[in-house]
Amino acid sequence: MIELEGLTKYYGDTLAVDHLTFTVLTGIVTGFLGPNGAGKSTTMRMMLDLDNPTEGTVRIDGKHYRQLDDPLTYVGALLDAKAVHGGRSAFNHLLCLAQSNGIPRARVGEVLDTVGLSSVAGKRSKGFSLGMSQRLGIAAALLGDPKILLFDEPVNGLDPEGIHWIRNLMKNLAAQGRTVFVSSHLMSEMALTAEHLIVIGQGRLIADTSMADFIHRNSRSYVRMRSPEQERLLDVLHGEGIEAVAVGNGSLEIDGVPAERLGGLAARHQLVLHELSPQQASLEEAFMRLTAGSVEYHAHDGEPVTARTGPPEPAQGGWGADWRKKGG
Ligand SMILES: Nc1ncnc2c1ncn2[C@@H]1O[C@H](COP(=O)(O)OP(=O)(O)OP(=O)(O)O)[C@@H](O)[C@H]1O
Repeated sequence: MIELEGLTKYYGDTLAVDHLTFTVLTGIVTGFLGPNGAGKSTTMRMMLDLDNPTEGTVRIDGKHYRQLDDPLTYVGALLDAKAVHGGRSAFNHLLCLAQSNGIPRARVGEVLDTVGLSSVAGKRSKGFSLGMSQRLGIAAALLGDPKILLFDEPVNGLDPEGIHWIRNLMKNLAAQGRTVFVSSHLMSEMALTAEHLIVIGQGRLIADTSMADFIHRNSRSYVRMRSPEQERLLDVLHGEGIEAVAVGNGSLEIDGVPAERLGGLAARHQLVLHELSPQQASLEEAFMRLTAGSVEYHAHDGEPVTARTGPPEPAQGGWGADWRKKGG
């Protein structure tokens, strides 16, 4: 497992990572989420000893990265897909890595096959699309058959088939008992991939939670009803002790009551309905609310403006509890 303790990084006056303490467990995919500029890449670079922490430590199975024997066979990482020698073919790029790390040549063909690049193995990587470069970066991460894998925004540039593929790859790697730590700024993507979530904003830990718990807290199910006789519908609902919230465009939102019961009620009172639909609130919205105070840039009248307005509030266990305020 990977353990971070008080990990902190300043770049000049910029505090990129602010006393991060968390543990990444083995055998599951852990999603590392945060808005742009939250400090995800900086944290991952420090995990790999590519950047020195200003304070704090990272331990990999109890050791510092530089104390690992044959690090490529211990930790595989994809940080920047375009950081390859463009003049080399995909095969030669991987072969150089293999040879300098004591990894058998046969492994190169295997990983090229795994990532679906065998047919372009002899082509120079400078001609690769971003999606192909991501696949090459993933091949390099897998080369040493490592127990721990770090992926920084691996779905960037991938088409839907590629996204589906990498999702399954990460889950399979975790199911084989490996530690898989993957960063993203897309909650919806992580919801389909990760079992555990670490959320940061402005370098600080905002949440460390299982995905199931996050979904449980934030997936609000409700029913939307719309009727040309809204007043009468409200009277009927209130008469049954059902609370409804008017959300504009003539719609009502009702929590905790099945659509079947609401439809039956409307029928019994001969109410015309234009809509009766079960709804699921999006996890992306919950994530945006959670990190709202910590996004580095907000769109404002079409102009990006710096909006670092103090630290985000730590999660108090009831994130998203304010959803009702949204619609009134
Ligand atoms: N080498 C550097 N020199 C100076 N500032 C840096 C450097 N690297 C990162 N930063 C700053 O540190 C902060 C965190 O950046 P980082 O790239 O780690 O965030 P991120 O969460 O990975 O963002 P993104 O999702 O946009 O990649 C940002 O304010 C960034 O501008």
